Amino acid sequence: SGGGRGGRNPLEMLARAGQSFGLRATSASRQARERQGWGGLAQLMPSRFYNKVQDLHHRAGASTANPLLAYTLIKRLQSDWLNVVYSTEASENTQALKNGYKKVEKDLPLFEDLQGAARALMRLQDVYALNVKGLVKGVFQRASGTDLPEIYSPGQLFSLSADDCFLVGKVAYDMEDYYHSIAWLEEAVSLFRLSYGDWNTEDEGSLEDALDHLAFSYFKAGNISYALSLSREFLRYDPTNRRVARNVLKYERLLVEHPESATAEVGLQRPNVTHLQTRDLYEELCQTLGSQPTQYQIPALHCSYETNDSPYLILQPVKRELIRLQPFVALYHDFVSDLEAEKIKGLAAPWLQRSVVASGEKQQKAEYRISKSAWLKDTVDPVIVSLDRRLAALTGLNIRPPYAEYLQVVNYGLGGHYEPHFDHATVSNNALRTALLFQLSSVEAGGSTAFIYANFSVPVVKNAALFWWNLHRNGTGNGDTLHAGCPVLAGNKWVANKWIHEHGQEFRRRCSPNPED
Ligand SMILES: O=C(O)CCC(=O)C(=O)O
Ligand SMILES: [Fe+2]
Repeated sequence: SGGGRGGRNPLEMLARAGQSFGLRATSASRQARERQGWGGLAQLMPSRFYNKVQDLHHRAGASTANPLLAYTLIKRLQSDWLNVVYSTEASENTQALKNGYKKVEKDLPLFEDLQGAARALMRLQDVYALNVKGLVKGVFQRASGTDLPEIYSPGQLFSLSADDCFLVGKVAYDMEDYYHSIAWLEEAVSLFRLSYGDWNTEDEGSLEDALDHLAFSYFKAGNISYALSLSREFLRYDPTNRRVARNVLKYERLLVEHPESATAEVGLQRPNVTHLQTRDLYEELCQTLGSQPTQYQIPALHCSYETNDSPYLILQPVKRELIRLQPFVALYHDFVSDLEAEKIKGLAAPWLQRSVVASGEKQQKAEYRISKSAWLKDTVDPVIVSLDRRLAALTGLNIRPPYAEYLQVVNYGLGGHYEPHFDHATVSNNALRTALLFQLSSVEAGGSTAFIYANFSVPVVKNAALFWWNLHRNGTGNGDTLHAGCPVLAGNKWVANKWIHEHGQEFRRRCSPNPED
């Protein structure tokens, strides 16, 4: 990427700080000075000196008209600063900072985590059709063309910095995903332009870096005239960059050779994820509830108290809301208590690992399932035993191992999701007949469970258990059960899966030769 980051050198910063001191310390120039990177130096210098300088600059009416102030300003810039910056105290301070950092470094997120977080933002942008311009300002508004209301309104607006946007764009750029890199680098460039000359110690990128990446993204997307004007802008800031100068010549030549490309409309497409043929349907169901028939339309869809003729449930029947008949999907409200939910999350937390998916014989991480999960045996705590007992009573099924899986606790964080899939395909020789999804938390936005072909989604209802049959009564998979966990837009989603196998239920659930049953 382009070089020429301004102002990494503390002396350069001093020079700039001196220029901006000007002749009078008005409050506007004070603000400008505060953004000039004094903060970055604060950690390197004794706080006494820092406070002294800060105080001088903040003093109302401080003016170089006063010869004493003028003298000390010049002395400060020529001598004091050099002594401070090159003092043993400054190097001891940076050493202490570095040592402290080294101590916690192993517990800090990896670059892979940061990339994942950037991808999560892009996923939310896509699945919830969010407008990047708004998102950067902290507003979750829909991209134009949809008349859907704001999907999430945070209590407090939080906006992203130029460098925050740059990094998201850079992650997309490195994946050769110019659709996303353009959207995010556009924001980075606009914000860097606004603050040009102010340098933040913590920033990774600069206006030049953002222009460089954005120009190349536009070139790759076929918009050569825009790539050219961005590259020219780059050269205004960094005229000696030969690579970008060569690019300018190349773009100019291309425009002469293919003048039609200057005005060509560039229709940038979202990168196509081939394994997701149902993408549009899936995203629509994440944004809305889909086609939810009411009980008035289908009287069989009603709420009831269920005991399943089990003595165990007579005194405390389960509250069932029938959601669909084909495929059969029911929501059992208050199936777990708050206390049980907290207990289960607490038991699983130390064991959480990045979730995997079946890939042939192996299990591996996949971008289409982003969550952490842990398996809990019923021996770890009586809470699991009592949950199993209630489940067995309700379903009448044999849920002892090996006839059912252990409880799988799943935690979805930032942008966590599980794209459309079948559960029954995951264990080939011992199909998973039913799926039960216990909802151990609520979420602030997003995170619904969407049934793609059946065209509806169920929002997260805390403490409820979502139930469906994955298999027909004849033992074959029910293709209508294609389902997904939508990305969590705000909050932290906890669920627990219980999959009950086909084998072991022979005398408990009748089979049927009818492939429709
Ligand atoms: O989290 C969800 O809503 C769905 C989870 C799921 O389908 C699974 O874990 O297999
Ligand atoms: Fe699933």
